[in-house]
Amino acid sequence: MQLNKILKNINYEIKAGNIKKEISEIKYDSRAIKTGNLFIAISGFKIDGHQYISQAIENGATAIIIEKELEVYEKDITYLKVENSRQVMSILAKNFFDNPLKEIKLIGITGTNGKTTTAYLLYKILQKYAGQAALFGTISNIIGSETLSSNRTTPESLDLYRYFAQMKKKGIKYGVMEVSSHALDLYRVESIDFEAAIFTNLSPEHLDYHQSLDNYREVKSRLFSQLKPNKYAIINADDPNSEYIKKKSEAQNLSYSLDTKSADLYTTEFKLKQTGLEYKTGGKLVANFKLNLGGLFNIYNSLAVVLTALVLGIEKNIIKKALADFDSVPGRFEIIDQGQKFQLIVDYAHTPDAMENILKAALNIKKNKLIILFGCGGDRDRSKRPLMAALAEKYADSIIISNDNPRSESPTKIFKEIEKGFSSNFTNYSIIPDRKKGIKAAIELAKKDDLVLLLGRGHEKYQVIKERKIELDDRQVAIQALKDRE
Ligand SMILES: CC(=O)N[C@H]1[C@@H](OP(=O)(O)OP(=O)(O)OC[C@H]2O[C@@H](n3ccc(=O)[nH]c3=O)[C@H](O)[C@@H]2O)O[C@H](CO)[C@@H](O)[C@@H]1O[C@H](C)C(=O)N[C@@H](C)C(=O)N[C@H](CCC(=O)O)C(=O)O
Ligand SMILES: Nc1ncnc2c1ncn2[C@@H]1O[C@H](COP(=O)(O)OP(=O)(O)OP(=O)(O)O)[C@@H](O)[C@H]1O
Ligand SMILES: N[C@H](CCC[C@H](N)C(=O)O)C(=O)O
Ligand SMILES: [Mg+2]
Repeated sequence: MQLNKILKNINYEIKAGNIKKEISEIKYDSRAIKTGNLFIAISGFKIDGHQYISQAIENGATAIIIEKELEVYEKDITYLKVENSRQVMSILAKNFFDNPLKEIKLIGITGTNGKTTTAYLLYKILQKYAGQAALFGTISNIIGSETLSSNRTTPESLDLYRYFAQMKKKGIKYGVMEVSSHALDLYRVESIDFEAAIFTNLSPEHLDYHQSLDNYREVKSRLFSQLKPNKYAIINADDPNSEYIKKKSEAQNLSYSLDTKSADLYTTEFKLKQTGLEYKTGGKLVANFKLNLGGLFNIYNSLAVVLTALVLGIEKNIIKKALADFDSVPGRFEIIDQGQKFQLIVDYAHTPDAMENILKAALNIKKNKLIILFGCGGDRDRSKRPLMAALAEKYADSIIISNDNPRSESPTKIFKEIEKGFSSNFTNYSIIPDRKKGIKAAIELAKKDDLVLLLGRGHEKYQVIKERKIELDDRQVAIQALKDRE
């Protein structure tokens, strides 16, 4: 595509060269550049992409987007200076791929907890309704019959538009996407026209990055302030931040609730069962729903999804059937049943709020003692650590603390910060750093009718310790430990 066309709606200053040239592709990593590409130099947190401009040119880049002045501008290369490279990347991508979203309805989901679960539930309905759909999120990126692995919750804008172009090519009309706070702050979804946006909930998380809860909330609300007036905001009315989110949105605001009759969709009754849940709704839709998922929080996730499906014009029976047929989300309340005499659940709770929710759900289904294993990720919000310990002390009968993903931090230091959350005289816990050994110990502790909860890593297949990435899947380790115990 001609560079001048790719630059539509962008403010830039031509530092050198001309904009009448053909661009074969756009890249933000110099290592991936090929002949005729446009390279976007980003001043990152760790690395300054501007340092790699000469490498990009060597690899064939003919045009460069910069957000800083350079000392030398090479001959025959076009240099365009912009205010913010990441922000511009989102518009460049939209232009380059001829905005595939013109023909696609995309639903964005944000909130501290429940994004992945809600996305999977909605994906299932969309798939049933439209035959094929797409999903972008923490566990994987799915485009119709193709499943790609995912490294982050929300990909970079350029990668997103590449996926949207694939959707268009395959004739996929509906997609659902988790939108993380990092993505909103780093302009990954900046130019996207969402058909609807869902707000699940908000509690302290990623404060290492956002510095304060107010900043975090403001960033989350951007998904709603960017909605066009004829689009939909689907908001959890029971979250204390719902009014704030509503005020930021000029779209059609709709709410769901477990107890407010003034919400657009609410439950009139619900039952939490051993292996699932049932509820009746009032408001926009009067109907009964059954799900195989456990936990009160999953009523919230599914209410959000039902309300979204309704505004998309999907019939009640399709919604009900899709939810009833839904098995589970990998690593979320995932029941491991090898015929053992106790219950075993793997869950991704890695925030205090998620942990409290899963522990309450556990109390509801446990028949005897509750054994939990958890840890806290390194290079992530440290304020979560003592809070998670306090919750463990409050709800569990036995506690094992073990490594999550220590990343660059010292595991011992992480454990010390976790321990600070226990009462001063509390000693009823053990620290087993090696996660495999920890899981084995938790399973060996379990007696008939106990409930073992392995928390924090859910679907994760690798553990990150310093620079090393080690294969480790809680579910596989648990299954092996159950076999060894026999
Ligand atoms: C804080 C954050 O989000 N950082 C992201 C950011 O990193 P950065 O700004 O540090 O990038 P950098 O590594 O300094 O590189 C700067 C630029 O130089 C380029 N470069 C680099 C080397 C080279 O040889 N040539 C070159 O051109 C890079 O491609 C990049 O464009 O941009 C990078 C490129 O896109 C991302 O990989 C990186 O995600 C890191 C790995 C990360 O851990 N992100 C997490 C915190 C994250 O995004 N999490 C959220 C939320 C999770 C949730 O709660 O669900 C998520 O959406 O996953
Ligand atoms: N609506 C909810 N409210 C509170 N906690 C929830 C909710 N839904 C799920 N959880 C808990 O949070 C954990 C993470 O859920 P999920 O993966 O769906 O959230 P997420 O927002 O995608 O998380 P992440 O940002 O880490 O990707 C679950 O394993 C469960 O313990
Ligand atoms: N999306 C979250 C996942 C955390 C999962 C937990 N296992 C950890 O490593 O802290 C993050 O990157 O903060
Ligand atoms: Mg997620």
